Amino acid sequence: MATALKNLSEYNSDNLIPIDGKRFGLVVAEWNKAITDTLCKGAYETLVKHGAKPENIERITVPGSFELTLGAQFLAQSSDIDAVICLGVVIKGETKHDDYICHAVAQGITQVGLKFNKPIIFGLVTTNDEQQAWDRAGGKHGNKGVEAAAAAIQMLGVQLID
Ligand SMILES: Nc1c(NC[C@H](O)[C@H](O)[C@H](O)CO)[nH]c(=O)[nH]c1=O
Ligand SMILES: CC(=O)[C@@H](O)COP(=O)(O)O
Repeated sequence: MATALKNLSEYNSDNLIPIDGKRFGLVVAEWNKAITDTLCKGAYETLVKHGAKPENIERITVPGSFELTLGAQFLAQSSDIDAVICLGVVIKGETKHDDYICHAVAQGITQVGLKFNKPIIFGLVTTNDEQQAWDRAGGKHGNKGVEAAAAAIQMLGVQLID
């Protein structure tokens, strides 16, 4: 389903587990900082809304989205972090540079999740222009940071059931 058909901030909170004892890592890219800060605010507020304690949410910043993978690994290797949320915005340029970044991040954070057996959430907004990015960061399509936080909580529930 395309984002246009789904508000990114809408999710079913009925089956989300209590997370008051869980610890979260947020990795936030500084490229397109105004937008990534908005994604981060959405993710942070969603975690707190569902019971995460502010002192249990650790935020680190990395230069660009390409560095999200290593940032995620820094956090994931800490035994007391239960889930990591990666937030970045890659806007298409004139060349294929954006493709290389997006594919590297998708593959990289997948590998980190499998290596540490923890949810590492792909909160990477990949758009053709800046307006599309704002549309997904508190604009007409909601906030992908909210969606990313909800996915992290949901994945912790999946782990518990298993
Ligand atoms: N163009 C974008 C970048 N580029 C920077 C890279 O992510 C990386 O920091 C650099 O290549 C050094 O390794 N990053 C974004 O997050 N968004 C972009 O649109
Ligand atoms: C990912 C980008 O948009 C940027 O870093 C590269 O832009 P360009 O392809 O115009 O060199």
